[in-house]
Amino acid sequence: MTTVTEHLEALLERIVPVDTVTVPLSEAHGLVLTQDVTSPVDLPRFANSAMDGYAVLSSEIAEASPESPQLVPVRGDIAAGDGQPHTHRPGTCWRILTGAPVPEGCDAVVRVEDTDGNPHEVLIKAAVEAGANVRPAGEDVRAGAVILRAGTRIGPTQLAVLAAAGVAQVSVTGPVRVAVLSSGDELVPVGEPVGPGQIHDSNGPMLAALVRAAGHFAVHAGHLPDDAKAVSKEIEHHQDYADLVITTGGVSKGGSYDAVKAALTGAGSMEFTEVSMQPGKPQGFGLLGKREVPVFTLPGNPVSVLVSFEVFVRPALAARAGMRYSPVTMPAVVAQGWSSPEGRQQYHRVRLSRDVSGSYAAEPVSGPGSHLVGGLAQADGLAVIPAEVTEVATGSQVLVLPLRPVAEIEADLQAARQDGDGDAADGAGRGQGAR
Ligand SMILES: Nc1nc2c(c(=O)[nH]1)N[C@H]1C(S)=C(S)[C@@H](COP(=O)(O)OP(=O)(O)OC[C@H]3O[C@@H](n4cnc5c(N)ncnc54)[C@H](O)[C@@H]3O)O[C@H]1N2
Ligand code: MOO
Repeated sequence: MTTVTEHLEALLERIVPVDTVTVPLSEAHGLVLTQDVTSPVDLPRFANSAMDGYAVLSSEIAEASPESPQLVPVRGDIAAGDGQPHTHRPGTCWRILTGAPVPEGCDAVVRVEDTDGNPHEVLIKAAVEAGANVRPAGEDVRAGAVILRAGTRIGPTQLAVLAAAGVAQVSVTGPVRVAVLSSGDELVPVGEPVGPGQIHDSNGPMLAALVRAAGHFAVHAGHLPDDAKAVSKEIEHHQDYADLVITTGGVSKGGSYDAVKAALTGAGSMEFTEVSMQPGKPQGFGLLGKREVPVFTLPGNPVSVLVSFEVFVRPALAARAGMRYSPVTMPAVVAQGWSSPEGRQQYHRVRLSRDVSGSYAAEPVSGPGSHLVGGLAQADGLAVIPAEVTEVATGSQVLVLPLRPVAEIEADLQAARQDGDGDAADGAGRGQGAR
């Protein structure tokens, strides 16, 4: 059998980023820059006030103090957005608002708190240094300077600097459009009645959500029947527009009933592999069609789908999007041991809590069966158990791949702790609270 690492490395070698496109900033969130971006302007664009107050020439009020305030005529107001070319006239000042352009010839702003606030003739009660409360042009970014490097993923703060600099469109990789296809004659979309022997499709909605949560575009394109010809035709259609295709089901040893495997064996560079992992053993991957679209054929069991996505598809999607990616695992102490199959890397569903030392403690959720979707929904993460380990001992340390944002796991643990504290104090004895 192929190891997890071998399979992952082999498929990542064949994944190239999707084409570069130019998109307006409104569509750039989450995409990766393919070129350095330089700022066409200084930031701040012009010298402006950092405070509500009075714009002055500092040398003219050098003697002002609380004991001997200085009376200065006010020439008018300058609000943020004021485009008039205001200038300083000796012996006077301007009332100015935060963000408003500092008039030519003024070199500082006295805060309103250090004055009597009069709009016509102000009593200034403090001297200021030249430059005080003025945000100089180009202090943050110089025109022509690189503000973001190629390879940067555009998040909220990167959007902010691009918008501030007036960069209205950017060259990026992607977006990555993913077609999700469930297979199996037993499947019925949720919302429709199931007949005898049928089940609702849960892999389709889960995969589409996983793709979207990873920051890509997903179309749940429907169901493939247990018919190899129909499967081939449908997948050929998606090869024309999708940047990545994920199917679930129909890849084990059921012969013609495993229609995905039957249809795609020998197509493009498709290879069907048994990977030494549990769950997720039957894997298929290859590039199909003129556009060499990466196609993942995942096994049908819901937990196998989830694990296969986390281990193989998530890194591949990142590579397709031009992103760097490395999984983050959390160390945890095993609260209650379990066994693991010999020679297979196990991904065991666990729920996390805190032990007395404050470390994460991992306890198994439901059994190891890869059909147990109810237990899957209770899991905080997957404990990764190396292939050579057959007994995961209570008290040993494991690495856990989180399945939920760590901030949400933390918030639940904190709430459980608070419930626990309350129980101890009021003696109600409700145990560990809602979780
Ligand atoms: N003789 C053998 N049988 C099986 C083997 C084996 O090595 N020898 N491997 C087992 C393992 S491991 C897995 S995993 C599954 C993989 O099977 P398939 O990929 O062919 O998947 P299906 O048979 O189509 O479905 C498996 C299971 O999952 C349910 N399913 C499928 N699609 C969905 C969906 N979209 N939503 C919810 N549930 C779904 C399906 O009804 C089956 O119960 O093969 C084992 N068999
Ligand atoms: O390896 Mo299967 O993928 O147990 O569920």
